[in-house]
Amino acid sequence: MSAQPLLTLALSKGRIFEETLPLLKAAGIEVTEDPERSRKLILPTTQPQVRVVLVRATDVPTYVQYGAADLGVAGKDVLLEHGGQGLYQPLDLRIARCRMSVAARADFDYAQAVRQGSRIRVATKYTTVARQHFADKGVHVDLIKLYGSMELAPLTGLADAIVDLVSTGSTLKANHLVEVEKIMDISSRLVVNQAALKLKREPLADLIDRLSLAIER
Ligand SMILES: Nc1ncnc2c1ncn2[C@@H]1O[C@H](COP(=O)(O)OP(=O)(O)OP(=O)(O)O)[C@@H](O)[C@H]1O
Ligand SMILES: O=P(O)(O)OC[C@H]1O[C@H](OP(=O)(O)OP(=O)(O)O)[C@H](O)[C@@H]1O
Repeated sequence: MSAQPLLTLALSKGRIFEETLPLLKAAGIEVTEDPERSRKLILPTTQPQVRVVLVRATDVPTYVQYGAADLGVAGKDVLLEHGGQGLYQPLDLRIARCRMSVAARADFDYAQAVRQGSRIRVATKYTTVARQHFADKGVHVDLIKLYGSMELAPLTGLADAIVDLVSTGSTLKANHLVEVEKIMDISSRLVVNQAALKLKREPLADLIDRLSLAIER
C-alpha cells in the first residue's frame, strides 16, 4: 500500500484562520499550534498527512495556483483580483462574510455624480472589481490603487469615493463616510490546485466532502 500524499493547506492569519478552524475540526483535522503565539509558518495538524502554511490573504491564490499549496481559503474579493487562473473553487465556505461597497463622504452626492455622467475619482485596493463595476454602470472613473486605509482617501481629497469591504459599518462610521452602493456579497471559498486534484484525487476529494458536510452543520 502506498503512503498517503502530503496535503498542504494555505490559510491567512486572523479571521480566515479562526473561521476555518471549526470547519477543519468538524472535518476531523485540528491545527496543533496557535499562529498568534508562534512565529512558525508551517503548522502541523492532528492528521500527519495534512499541514497548514500561513501566508498573506492576498497570496493564498498564488500559492495554490503554483501548487506550493494544494488547497487554500481565500475571500471572493481576493480571488476576483487574482483572476482565479489554475484554481478549482469547489466550495463557498460561507465564512468571513462581508460586502464590497462604494463609500463616500456624506456631502458628496454620489447619485447625482453618476446621473450626470461626471468623472469620479475612486481609491481602492480592488481595482479589477471597481473597474468592472463602474464600466457596467457606464460611469467614467479614475482609479487610484491603494493597499490599505482606504477610508482616508475621501477625507484627504485623494478621491471622491472608495471601494472597500464593509461588515458592521463601524469603520465607515468612525471616519464619517457613508455606504452609497453595495457592489456584491463576499465570503471565503475553498480553492484547490487543478493539477493536485488529479494527482492527489482521493485525499482531496475526501477532504472536500468532509468540509462540504461541515458547512451544512
Ligand atoms: N470586516 C470584515 N468582516 C468579515 N470579513 C472580512 C472583513 N474584512 C475582510 N474580510 C474578508 O476576510 C478576508 C481576509 O481579511 P484579512 O483582514 O484577514 O486580510 P487582509 O488584511 O485583507 O489581507 P492582507 O494581509 O493580504 O492585506 C478578506 O479577503 C475578506 O474576504
Ligand atoms: O464594517 P466593519 O465591520 O468596520 O469592517 C470593515 C473593515 O474591515 C476590513 O478591515 P480589517 O478589519 O480586515 O482591517 P485590515 O484590512 O487592516 O486587516 C475592511 O478593510 C474595512 O476597513
